[in-house]
Amino acid sequence: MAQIIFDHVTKEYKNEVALKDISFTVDKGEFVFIVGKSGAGKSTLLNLIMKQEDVTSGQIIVEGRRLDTMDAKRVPLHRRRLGIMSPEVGLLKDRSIYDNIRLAILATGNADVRIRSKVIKVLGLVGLAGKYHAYPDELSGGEQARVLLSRALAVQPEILIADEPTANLDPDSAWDLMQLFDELNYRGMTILVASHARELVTIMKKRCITLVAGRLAVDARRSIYDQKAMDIFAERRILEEEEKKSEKMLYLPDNVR
Ligand SMILES: Nc1ncnc2c1ncn2[C@@H]1O[C@H](COP(=O)(O)OP(=O)(O)OP(=O)(O)O)[C@@H](O)[C@H]1O
Repeated sequence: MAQIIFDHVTKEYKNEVALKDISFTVDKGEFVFIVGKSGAGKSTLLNLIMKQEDVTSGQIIVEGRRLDTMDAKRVPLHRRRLGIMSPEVGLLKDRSIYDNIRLAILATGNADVRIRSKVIKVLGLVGLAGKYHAYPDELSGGEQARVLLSRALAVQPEILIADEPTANLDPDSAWDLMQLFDELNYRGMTILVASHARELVTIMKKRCITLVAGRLAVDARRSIYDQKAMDIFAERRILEEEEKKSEKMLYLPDNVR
């Protein structure tokens, strides 16, 4: 059974349709890029999975649990099963790296006495075990990104969700991070990454779900960042809209046209 199911999902804000009639499934152990231009709906899609937002219509099921009918009390538990790397949840600057990760583990309700070895272990996964005493500002951008990944991994997630994780990283650090994602995926973790890092997505050759103005334009396996497909889909949509408008005009009385 699919681990994530989107079934005709639409998300509207007041004056904005952020996602329109999106359907796809993700199996356990898949690596999926969500790509698209700025405003295409990538973050909205990830926020819906994290239940930081609710769908307007349609249904999302994560690991067999329907999110629309999920009891509010269960939402924290749902989020704890996800490893989340989001620009909105940065590192605490006045806390050491060790504390940043320890607090993430404690927030899950895990008061294990071996917490120190756990922190060192997850930092080790991203090659930063030696930096646990450092503060965020003492690390490079690439190292900070790896700490964010390590914090996401601290909850031992089934699914890792990363929203633009390579934004603001130099090419080498971005590539290192992608390699870490690939390694985690190789070990069986499901990975969802929203990105407009065109070259990286193309090199990785993973499944790409391409959004254009909130619509699912392409869903292709072993894909490149397909700018051409995006443009074709966008043009087609504009033509469709124009056709619809002119069809409406045909039925309007002359004095209203
Ligand atoms: N809280 C909100 N209230 C109103 N509109 C919103 C909200 N969040 C997103 N939107 C709108 O929904 C659309 C999709 O936004 P979203 O942030 O999902 O795009 P994105 O593809 O992640 O963009 P970016 O790459 O710039 O982060 C945009 O038009 C945006 O303005």
